[in-house]
Amino acid sequence: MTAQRTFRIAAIPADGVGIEVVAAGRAVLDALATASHGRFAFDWQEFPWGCGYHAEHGRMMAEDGLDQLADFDAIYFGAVGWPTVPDHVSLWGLRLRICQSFDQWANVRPVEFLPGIRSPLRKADDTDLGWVVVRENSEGEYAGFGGRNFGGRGDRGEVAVQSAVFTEVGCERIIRFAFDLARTRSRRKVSSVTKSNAQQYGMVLWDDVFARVATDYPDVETESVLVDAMAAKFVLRPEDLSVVVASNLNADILSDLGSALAGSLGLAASANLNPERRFPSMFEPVHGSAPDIAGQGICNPLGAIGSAALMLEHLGLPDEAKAVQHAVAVTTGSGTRTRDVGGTAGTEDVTAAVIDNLAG
Ligand SMILES: NC(=O)C1=CN([C@@H]2O[C@H](COP(=O)(O)OP(=O)(O)OC[C@H]3O[C@@H](n4cnc5c(N)ncnc54)[C@H](O)[C@@H]3O)[C@@H](O)[C@H]2O)C=CC1
Ligand SMILES: CC(=O)C(=O)O
Ligand SMILES: [K+]
Ligand SMILES: [Mn+2]
Repeated sequence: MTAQRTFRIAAIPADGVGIEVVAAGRAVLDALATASHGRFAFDWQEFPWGCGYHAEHGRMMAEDGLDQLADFDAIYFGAVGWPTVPDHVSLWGLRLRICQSFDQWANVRPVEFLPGIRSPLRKADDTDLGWVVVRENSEGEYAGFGGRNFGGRGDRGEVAVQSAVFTEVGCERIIRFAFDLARTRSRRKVSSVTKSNAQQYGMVLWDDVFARVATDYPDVETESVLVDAMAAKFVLRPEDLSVVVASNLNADILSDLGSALAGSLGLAASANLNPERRFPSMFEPVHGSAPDIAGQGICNPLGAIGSAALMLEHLGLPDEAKAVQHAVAVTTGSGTRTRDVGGTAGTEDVTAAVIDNLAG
């Protein structure tokens, strides 16, 4: 039977637990497609890129890898990094290369509190919590400008410069994205995060753009919070958050904090979006390759499965996205959990439970 809609998805499991969680997410998506009785299908192509590929080819992805990816409907990514390759080489050679080249400038990272999972926040027991970190994903601190070995300082006097780049266009597009997202939520609020007291150029530009764009959204509440204070606020007043927009580095850190507060890094989903859809967007769990637990069948697949749900939404299947999110909540609520969230189930047990709960 030929499906009415076939989505071409590039799978890049890459390294460590990335391999396990991408297999999990694919199994969930394939189960959905089977249950759709020909309404839609996924045509997967898996790419063997990552640190293993680097050992053989001296590079993280094929030379024409971006061309190979360009025509897919989406990219489903695991995690990159292994002790055999310096982390800055593996990250820049694969994830950042794809994000930058495909102008995936909006990285959406929901912080979701699931039933049956204990948050380290006592407040979470009796307060409804949930917010979205919107991360600027194309410039800022990860623009990649700088250098080492500025000489002339003598023995052990090496100097390195790592510059952050903030453009008005880059700030404006991510801030507008955050405001548009806030309008879709019950709490219409955007919290902007910088460190503009200490970083007086780029981050003051960000603050200025935020203040200007905010005037176009009088129906959306706003606040500007310095990143150190926002870290504290994540812990002490998270009920006051809805959409949190921040630069590349600050949002990277805050989103790990958010997923830890929700119970585990293994739970958090993310979408690297090219909102103009000129290039494929990429969906991946927030976590890395977790070498400490990789290959044991114990990692949490829910961040990757949640990322698959974000991909479904992007592909125009919002009901299926909701079905996956619901199945995840039923699974955690019924006690099938990996070790990082206090359970004893393996990766495949949790994945099978999610698939079972899809039908329910
Ligand atoms: N987007 C990506 O591909 C990312 C890649 N990395 C890379 O990953 C490697 C490891 O980095 P780390 O800083 O250790 O961060 P990590 O996110 O891989 O691990 C941090 C901690 O969280 C745990 N954890 C992560 N994912 C989990 C899961 N699915 N289930 C249960 N527990 C999980 C790990 O066991 C570890 O204790 C490095 O090479 C780093 O560069 C790190 C972050 C993102
Ligand atoms: C690199 C990294 O930590 C991230 O994208 O979350
Ligand atoms: K990842
Ligand atoms: Mn990170």
